[in-house]
Amino acid sequence: MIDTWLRKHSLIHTGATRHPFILGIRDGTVDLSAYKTWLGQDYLFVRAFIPFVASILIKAWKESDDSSTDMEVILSGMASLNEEISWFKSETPKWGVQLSDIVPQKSNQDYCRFLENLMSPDVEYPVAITALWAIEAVYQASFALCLEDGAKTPAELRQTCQRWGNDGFRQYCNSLQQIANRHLQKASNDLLTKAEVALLRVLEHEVEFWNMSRAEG
Ligand SMILES: Cc1ncc(CN)c(N)n1
Repeated sequence: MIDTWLRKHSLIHTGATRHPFILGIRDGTVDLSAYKTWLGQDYLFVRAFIPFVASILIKAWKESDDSSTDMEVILSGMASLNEEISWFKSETPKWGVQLSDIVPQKSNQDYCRFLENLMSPDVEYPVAITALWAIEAVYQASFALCLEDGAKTPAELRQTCQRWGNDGFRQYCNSLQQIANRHLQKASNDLLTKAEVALLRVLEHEVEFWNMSRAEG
């Protein structure tokens, strides 16, 4: 299901995963003030993202079929997010970014509001898990690009790219995709439409998030 949607929406998917901000990191031309903007804004995003993932854990737990492996995968993602918060706390001072000074920008606020809407108990598990997969997969694909052979990623940004471009994170994204596909297979047409729309909204928000980082840089 997901592969079909990615083919159908390849233009926006490419826009999200090969954004000029990411291509700038990969070719070494990124404006470092844009990187700092992204860093601070992403810290705020991740703080809002954690309760969203927690809400999906609850949805998985409430599923009638055996979703204990789903729960393990989602829980492993939450453990990584715990590490991610520590990473932001150690990375930001290196760039002179003060966590307490960061003010969320509009694209970030819009994205966080979207996550909050998806946290509602009325939102079905297959819709929410599709969105979770898409959010993580965009970062995985984007940052993995900066680690490919021939990339000229600046040395001081390589660790950032490793965080989401590493093999373990790719496997986590693959597991989320499998879970989403398994639930979408059993879903009604109405639910499929909702999940496809959620995927599209994620891709749009991701593009806006990269745009915001570049514009303020
Ligand atoms: C905007 C955004 N999208 C995705 C991720 C990956 N967790 C993130 N940190 N920030």
